[in-house]
Amino acid sequence: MIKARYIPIAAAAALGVAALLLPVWIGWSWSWQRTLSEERGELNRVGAQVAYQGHAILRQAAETLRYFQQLRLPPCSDAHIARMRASTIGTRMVDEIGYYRDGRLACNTWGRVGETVMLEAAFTLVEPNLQLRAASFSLASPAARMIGLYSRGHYVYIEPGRFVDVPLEGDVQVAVFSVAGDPIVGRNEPDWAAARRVAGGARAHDDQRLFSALTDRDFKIVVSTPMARVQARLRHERLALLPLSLLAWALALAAIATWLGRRLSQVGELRTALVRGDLAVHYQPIVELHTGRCRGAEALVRWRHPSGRWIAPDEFIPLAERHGMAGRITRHVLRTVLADMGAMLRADAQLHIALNLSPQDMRDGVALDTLSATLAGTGVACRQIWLEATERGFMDVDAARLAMARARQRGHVVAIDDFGTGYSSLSYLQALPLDVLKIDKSFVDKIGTDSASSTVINHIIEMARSLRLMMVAEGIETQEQADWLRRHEVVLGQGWLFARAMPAQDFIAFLREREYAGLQPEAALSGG
Ligand SMILES: Nc1nc2c(ncn2[C@@H]2O[C@@H]3COP(=O)(O)O[C@H]4[C@@H](O)[C@H](n5cnc6c(=O)[nH]c(N)nc65)O[C@@H]4COP(=O)(O)O[C@H]3[C@H]2O)c(=O)[nH]1
Repeated sequence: MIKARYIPIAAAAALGVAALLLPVWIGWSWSWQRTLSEERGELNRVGAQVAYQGHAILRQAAETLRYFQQLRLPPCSDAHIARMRASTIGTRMVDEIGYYRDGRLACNTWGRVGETVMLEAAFTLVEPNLQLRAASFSLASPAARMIGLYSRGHYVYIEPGRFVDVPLEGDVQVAVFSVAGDPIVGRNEPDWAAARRVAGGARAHDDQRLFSALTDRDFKIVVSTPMARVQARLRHERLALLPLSLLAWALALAAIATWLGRRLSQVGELRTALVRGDLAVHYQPIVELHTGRCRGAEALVRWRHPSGRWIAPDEFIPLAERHGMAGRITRHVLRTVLADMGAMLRADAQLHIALNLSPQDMRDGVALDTLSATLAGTGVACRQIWLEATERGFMDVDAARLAMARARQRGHVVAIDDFGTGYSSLSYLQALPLDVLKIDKSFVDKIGTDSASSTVINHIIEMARSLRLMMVAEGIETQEQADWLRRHEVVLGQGWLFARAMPAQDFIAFLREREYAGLQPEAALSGG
């Protein structure tokens, strides 16, 4: 088993590794996402340029076709052919115009023809007020393949390359489809099958290429770049990130070192405090709720830190438990209580002091032996020393039962503290040799409120009564709470309504002052 003192070191080592790896991991995935999004941004820009170009072509083609529809000239007359030629020369994106009759090209920009032209595929492009049918044509030679846009007898031909005539990096590929998915034109020999998959919504990158797809009214445009280019950019990005990562590492390491240093020094300081006796014990009066008389006190340890600050037990007891010092603290408190209160306890046999036992005390039973040895011959009766164990102390039920049984045999009063905040149940309580049940402050706080948990205290009181346990209510702050508890036959109580925890001398003065008068609830005294 790992020794408790090594736990913070192991935790810090694990944290250190995590702190070193975390910035690397964050930087790694952040740079990858950033590179991807930047590359995609560039591909999107290319796609948008191609779309813009395509729409400009469609617009010019549509205007040309509309012009020839309105022209009332005999088809393939000299005047008609002359207009076709003039239009071709005067329209930047139209490369040729033709007139079709009975499925044959009758004439075009260059004169009368009368030949059959191969139609590769036809698809419809949408242009308001004009239905455009586009088709690929093979003219005399395959090299002269054109995109033709048709409307009522006339075709305008466009060089396919015009659709993708945008500035491009050498290895960027473009594939243009109609919205129906027919390929129109590509640049840099795109992988049509992959581009079609991406245009249909498939994943936007594979091992080979990163894709970006754009769909608008007339086109689906897929642009891609090789993954090798993305990787090269990523390497550059990560190199630029290196100083930042190193800085993050350095900061993380410094934070861990500071934390560890503080942690280890706090453990060391606590050890020294135990040796030097810098742990003080304060006493919080426990009063009889019916009479207001003080019947005893709970001993609460405090640490006077070298900085002058008082440290509350909630802060250092868990640390002491983790580092195996809880038993030493209990022994220190025991000795201090006997030194502080021995005379008072001998003088008043009804007076008691309640001590807190740690889970470690419950397990090893050393505290009990020390207590017996310390009490021997002092004249203080065992029943004047109450022992409080929290629910955490009952984790090992058998050890706890044994420790409590031994304590009761010797005459001590045994109490369960913070009852109801953990996992205790009636059956659990039945199994333990107990005398007193301390009702936790969290339940006392609910008295007089409408909250759903305000009734829990009734069940706790019922449970304690059925087990014949004496009850002590903790954390009483208002008169209303004290009255309610009294009406419900809770015998003893402690809380700021009566007094805060205070140094031994103050508690002795407090006891003397109220010995005969009975304690009246009043505002807090000093300490805490
Ligand atoms: N807000 C409010 N608080 C009130 C009121 N009345 C009492 N308290 C506080 O409630 C705590 C009661 O002690 P606990 O439940 O045994 O809870 C104790 C106990 O579990 C532990 N502890 C204290 N001394 C020792 C010790 O010597 N050994 C061990 N193992 N644990 C100790 O530390 C816990 C906290 O102790 P403290 O800080 O002294 O806090 C004390 C006390 O000052 C009130 O009316 N209002």
